[in-house]
Amino acid sequence: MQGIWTTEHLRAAEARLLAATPEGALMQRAAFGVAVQAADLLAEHTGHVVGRRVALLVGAGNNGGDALWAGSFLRRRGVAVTAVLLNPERTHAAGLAALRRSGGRVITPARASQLLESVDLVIDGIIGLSARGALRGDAAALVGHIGAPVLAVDLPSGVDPDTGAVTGPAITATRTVTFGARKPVHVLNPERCGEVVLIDIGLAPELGEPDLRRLDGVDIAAAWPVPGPHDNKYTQGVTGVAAGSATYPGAAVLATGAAVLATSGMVRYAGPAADVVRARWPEVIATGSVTDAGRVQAWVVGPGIGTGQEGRGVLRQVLEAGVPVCADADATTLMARFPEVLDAREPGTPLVLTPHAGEFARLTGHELGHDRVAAVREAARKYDAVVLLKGNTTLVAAPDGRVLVNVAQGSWLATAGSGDVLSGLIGALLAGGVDPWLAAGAAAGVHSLAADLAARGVPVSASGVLAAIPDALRHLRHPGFPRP
Ligand SMILES: NC(=O)C1=CN([C@@H]2O[C@H](COP(=O)(O)OP(=O)(O)OC[C@H]3O[C@@H](n4cnc5c(N)ncnc54)[C@H](OP(=O)(O)O)[C@@H]3O)[C@@H](O)[C@H]2O)[C@@H](O)CC1
Ligand SMILES: Nc1ncnc2c1ncn2[C@@H]1O[C@H](COP(=O)(O)OP(=O)(O)O)[C@@H](O)[C@H]1O
Ligand SMILES: [K+]
Repeated sequence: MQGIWTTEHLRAAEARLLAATPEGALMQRAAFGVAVQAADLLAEHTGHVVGRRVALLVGAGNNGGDALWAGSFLRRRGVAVTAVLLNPERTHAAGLAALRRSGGRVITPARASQLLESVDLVIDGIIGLSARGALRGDAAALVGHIGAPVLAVDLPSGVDPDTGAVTGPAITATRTVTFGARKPVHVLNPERCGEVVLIDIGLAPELGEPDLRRLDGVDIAAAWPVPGPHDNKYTQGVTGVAAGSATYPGAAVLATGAAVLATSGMVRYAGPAADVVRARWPEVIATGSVTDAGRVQAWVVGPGIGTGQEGRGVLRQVLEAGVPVCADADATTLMARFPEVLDAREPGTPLVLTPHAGEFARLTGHELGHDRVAAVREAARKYDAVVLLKGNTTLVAAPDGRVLVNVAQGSWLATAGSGDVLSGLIGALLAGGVDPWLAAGAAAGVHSLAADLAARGVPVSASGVLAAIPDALRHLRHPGFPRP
């Protein structure tokens, strides 16, 4: 599992490390990492390092210091380096001296626009951990002149370190080099960061509990239930799916199918699309209503059930069942319309809510602001539920404040019906007894991996994502096969 720390917690950890390290040592470790990545990007984009031209955008603090030291290291590799000092009076003195000693040039922002249009690489050392708001002044004006790949130092300047929010001019990086620990911006706004490279500066022993977590493939593989020699179809947990309608049977087919493919064991379907589900998934025990469904160890409820009285009745029945529930799509809207339906839930019974941004706003009564993490944490606490907030970066909050992050590699999941597939995956894991927070996070990981495997660079339907679930699981259980 990867940890991610907010600036507040990093500051404290860095202060402890700084106190125990010779002056300047941390910055040199960081800057050396920047220089290595800069040389790598130059080679990748131009085929050479020696003789290539690099511009440093240098702000008022240590982020600029990192860039200046990196520039001095790049000089030793034969790179032509020019620093643009955005705040000359507050430029990092030792870094500037190092760059000058190495033969680097220094210019003012007024002369920088042409330089930025003609260099081979720009190193963004404008602001790092102390960033507040979008870029201002000269930095804001220069961003539009950048024509080369950008290597961001610690984070792309102008993007909020803790929320990833962009409220005005900001850097879009090709690659970001960060130090000691990943920061929220790296997972909350991957689009602005590009590829993120983490440099070890010795911070690990100083870091406490992470603020956000990201599951690795091995974590997902370890959490995913697989049958043992003494298992049978019942012992692994039976998943119930209450989804779809006669007019819209697709949601039922997709959610049920995902549950069928996610785990071994058994899946029951309850609802008006029983015939269609049976025809598509003959292994499913399909009935017309939740009352007739028989026993299950978890329910998936919501996709396609409608937002009227009928849907409300189904949701109530499922919540009354006393087993873990994944409530998706229409179930979320029903909870917003008829909040009293939640009274049917036995306190303490696991509940996973899976809203997209619109459903989240409907459920909580307010739009998602810039701080998605704070919003999803608050909702998880309020509903005493695991809340999975969908998007390119999916957040999964537990009522105790823990947050998992899943960053999709591509955006192929932005297709109708893909959410139904996710709810089926979560339901199957809940039925298998997986902790609800981990279940939602692991399901999100398999879901996005299945999309990448199915798409391979071209659009894919929700049915395609569904069909790739076995490949995704195979990939996680036997890394390297098949390749995404
Ligand atoms: N500590 C460590 O262990 C290590 C730290 N390291 C490095 O230090 C970095 C943190 O450095 P830092 O704290 O000196 O501040 P930094 O982020 O450079 O900001 C500089 C100034 O920018 C300004 N500013 C703010 N917002 C702005 C805006 N929107 N637009 C324009 N300007 C804005 C603001 O000044 P103000 O506006 O308050 O006058 C602020 O003081 C960290 O990210 C990493 O790279 C590494 O060397 C490894 C070891
Ligand atoms: N741009 C995107 N990049 C990656 N994943 C996305 C993107 N947009 C949506 N998704 C994912 O696709 C799924 C869509 O679910 P949902 O909005 O419920 O769609 P539907 O109701 O059509 O099934 C979610 O898992 C969400 O995280
Ligand atoms: K930066």
